[in-house]
Amino acid sequence: MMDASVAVTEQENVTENILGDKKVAVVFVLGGPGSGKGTQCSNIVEHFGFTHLSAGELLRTEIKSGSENGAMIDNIIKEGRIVPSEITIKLLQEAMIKSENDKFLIDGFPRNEENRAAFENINLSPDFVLFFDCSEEEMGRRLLGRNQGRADDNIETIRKRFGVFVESSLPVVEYYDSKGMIKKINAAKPITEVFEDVKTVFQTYCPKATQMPSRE
Ligand SMILES: Nc1ncnc2c1ncn2[C@@H]1O[C@H](COP(=O)(O)OP(=O)(O)OP(=O)(O)O)[C@@H](O)[C@H]1O
Ligand SMILES: Nc1ccn([C@@H]2O[C@H](COP(=O)(O)O)[C@@H](O)[C@H]2O)c(=O)n1
Ligand SMILES: [Mg+2]
Repeated sequence: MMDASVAVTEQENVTENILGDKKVAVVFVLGGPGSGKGTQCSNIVEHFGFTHLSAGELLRTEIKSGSENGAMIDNIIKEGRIVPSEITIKLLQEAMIKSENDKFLIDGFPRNEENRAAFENINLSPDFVLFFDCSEEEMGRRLLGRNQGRADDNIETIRKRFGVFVESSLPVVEYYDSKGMIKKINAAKPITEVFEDVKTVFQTYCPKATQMPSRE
């Protein structure tokens, strides 16, 4: 597998996101369980031409593939804990290299400080970080109504996931906030209204090249 490497433009001293043989743009999509990350990522893909990589979905696919790590990942997800970063980063890196696209929404990653450091260690960094802000009460209602057969959509695991979010994931959001990289979205509104705010962020912060022609 090809390694990510950093290319520093000599004249400008700018660090670029180089992965294999392409320059990539990355947007992290963070928020509590049930805040609507996956829902909004589908809309962003359609309007802005990104490829959506959900860390949770990649891990669930790994379980189904019969991988040697499958049982361990399955247990961790059922307990609402975080899978060791080397597993998740490898899945994300492989998916980005395999893709023909060069712009990625990375949903549900980094979930803790170890995840964040793992991404930094492959010499990639996000252009910005979308953060979906929503109350636990509303997120819990959404998760219990999701009905997608997920092993972690039960009240016991949901409580644990909320705990992990506060303990481990919010500090990562605070880290990016301290760097001025967070674009905070009020995710408690209806889906279409949330997307209006998301659209404004992408129209404002994405390079022109990453915007698709409007189909409206
Ligand atoms: N703004 C919204 N208002 C009401 N329901 C929503 C909203 N956004 C998403 N939902 C619904 O809430 C549920 C959870 O949404 P989604 O799967 O997008 O969340 P998520 O942040 O990806 O959660 P997870 O971290 O568990 O993967 C889904 O059933 C979705 O249809
Ligand atoms: N960086 C990550 C992301 C997810 N997980 C595990 O998967 C579960 C489901 O994730 P969703 O984003 O689909 O909600 C999550 O609760 C974790 O157990 C992870 O370990 N690391
Ligand atoms: Mg999701």
